[in-house]
Amino acid sequence: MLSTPAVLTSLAGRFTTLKAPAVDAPPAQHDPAVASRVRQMLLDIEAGGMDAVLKHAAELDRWDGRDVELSPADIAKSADALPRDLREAIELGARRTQAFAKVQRNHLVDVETELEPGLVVGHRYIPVGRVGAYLPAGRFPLTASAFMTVGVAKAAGVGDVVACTPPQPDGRANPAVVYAAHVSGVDRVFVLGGVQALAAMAFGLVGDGPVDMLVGAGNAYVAEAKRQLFGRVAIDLPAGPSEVAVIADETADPVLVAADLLGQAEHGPTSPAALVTTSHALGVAVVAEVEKQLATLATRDIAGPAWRDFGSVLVADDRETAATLMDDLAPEHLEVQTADDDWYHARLRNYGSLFLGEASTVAYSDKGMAGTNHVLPTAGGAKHSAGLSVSRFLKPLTYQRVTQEATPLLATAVQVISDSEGMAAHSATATLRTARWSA
Ligand SMILES: NC(=O)c1ccc[n+]([C@@H]2O[C@H](COP(=O)([O-])OP(=O)(O)OC[C@H]3O[C@@H](n4cnc5c(N)ncnc54)[C@H](O)[C@@H]3O)[C@@H](O)[C@H]2O)c1
Ligand SMILES: N[C@H](CO)Cc1c[nH]c[nH+]1
Repeated sequence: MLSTPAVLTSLAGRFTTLKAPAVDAPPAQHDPAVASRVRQMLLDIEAGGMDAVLKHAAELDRWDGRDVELSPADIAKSADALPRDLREAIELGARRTQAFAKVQRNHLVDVETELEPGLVVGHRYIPVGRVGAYLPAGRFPLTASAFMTVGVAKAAGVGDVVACTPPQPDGRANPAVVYAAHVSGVDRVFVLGGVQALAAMAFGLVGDGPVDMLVGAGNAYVAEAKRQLFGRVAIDLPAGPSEVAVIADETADPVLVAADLLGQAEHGPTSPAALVTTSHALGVAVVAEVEKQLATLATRDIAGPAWRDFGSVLVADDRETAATLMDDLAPEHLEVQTADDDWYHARLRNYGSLFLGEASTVAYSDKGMAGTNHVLPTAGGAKHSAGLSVSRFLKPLTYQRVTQEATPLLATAVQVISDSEGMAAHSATATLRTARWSA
C-alpha cells in the first residue's frame, strides 16, 4: 500500500501527514530478493520433481518423512480434535460463505441473442476443471481460507479441488484448517507449505495431475510463486500480506478505529495499516489509542513493528481529498466510519472489500461470517483486480451460430478486411461461403 508520488504532489496543500511509515520500502511481494529466491526454487522443483519438493519441505517446514497426503479418514476425523464451539463456528462460516457464493453464481447467467437475423451469439459459464487451493498456516492457521477457496470453487461447480497447507510445529496439518477444507468439500489434502506446495500442484506432483488454476492467499513467497507460475496455470489474483485502511471523520470512535488497524497489522511485521481522516483531532486520538491498545495486545511483537514501520495517518482537508488519497492507496480492506458513508461508497473506486459503518469490521469477513471472500488484492492490485469470487472459477465461453441466409451480413466485410490485411486464407473462408449461399 504505497502512495503514488504524482498523486501526492497533485494534492499538495490539501492534506497533512500525522504519522508516516518509518520504513520506505516496496511491499514485501515486490522485493527482488523474494522474486529471485522463488525463481530458484521453482526451477529446482521443475527439474527435481517430488524429491525437490520434499527437500524444500524439510529445510523450510521441518518435513520429517511422513506421507504428505492426508487419507480420507484423516480428513474426516479432523473434527475430533476440535472443541464443539469451534466446529460449529467453522460449519457456520463455510455455510455462509457458500450461500453468498451461490447467490453470486445465480446472477451469472448464460446468454443467447440474435444480433442480426440469422446471427446468434451467446456464452455459457463452464467451471474450471481442476483447482489447487493454498491454505495459509505459517504464523497463524487461517481457518477460514478454505471457505474462500475450496468452498467457493465448489459453489462454482469445480469438479476437483486439491488443497495444500503447511505443517504446524508438530509436523501435522492444523486440524481446524483441515476441517474447514472438509466441510467446504475438498477432494484431497496435502501437508505442504509455501512455494513447494504451489509448484507441486502446478506441476502435477500431487493429486491427479497438474491443476488448471492456483488460488489462495499467503505470504510474499506464496504471492510471488503464484505470479511466476501464471501462464502455466491460471491464478486468482495477487493476494499477499494483509493490509487495512480506514477513512474516518470526527464522528468515528478512535477506540474502534485503532482496534481495526491493529486487527490487520497483527498478520505480520510488513502488514501496512493506514488511516485517512478529515478530522485532525480524530487522527491524534487514534495514534494515542493504537499505542494504548498495543501495550496489552498479546501479538504486540508483530502488530507493533507493523504499525511503527508501515502505519500511516493522513489528515485530509475534505472528503474528496480523502477519497482521492484512498483510491491511490487501493487497499485490500477499506473501512469507512463517517457521517457520509453513502457518499464514500458511491465515490470510491479502488479497494478489495469495503466495510461500511462502525458496526462492520474486517474480521467479520476474515473469519467467513460476513459471507464475503477474504482472498483480496494487495500491494495496489485493487486498482486492476477484484477479490476472489465464484466468477473467477467460471469461464464465460462464447459461441456463434450463423444461418446460410445471414452469410452476406458477415462474409462481405470479412473479405474486405482480410484482403486489406493481405490474409488470403481468411478471405477465402468468406468468399467460398458467399459463392455458395449469397447467389
Ligand atoms: N491478501 C489476502 O487475501 C490474504 C488472505 C489471507 C492471508 N493473507 C496473508 O497470508 C500470509 C500468511 O503468511 P504465513 O507466512 O503466516 O503463512 P503461509 O502459509 O503463507 O507461508 C508459510 C510458508 O512460507 C514458506 N516460507 C517461509 N519462509 C520462506 C523463505 N525464506 N523462503 C521460501 N519460503 C519460505 C514456508 O514454506 C512456509 O510453509 C500473511 O501475510 C497474511 O497477511 C492474505
Ligand atoms: N485478513 C486476511 C485477508 O487479508 C484473512 C484472514 C483470516 N483470518 C485472519 N485474516
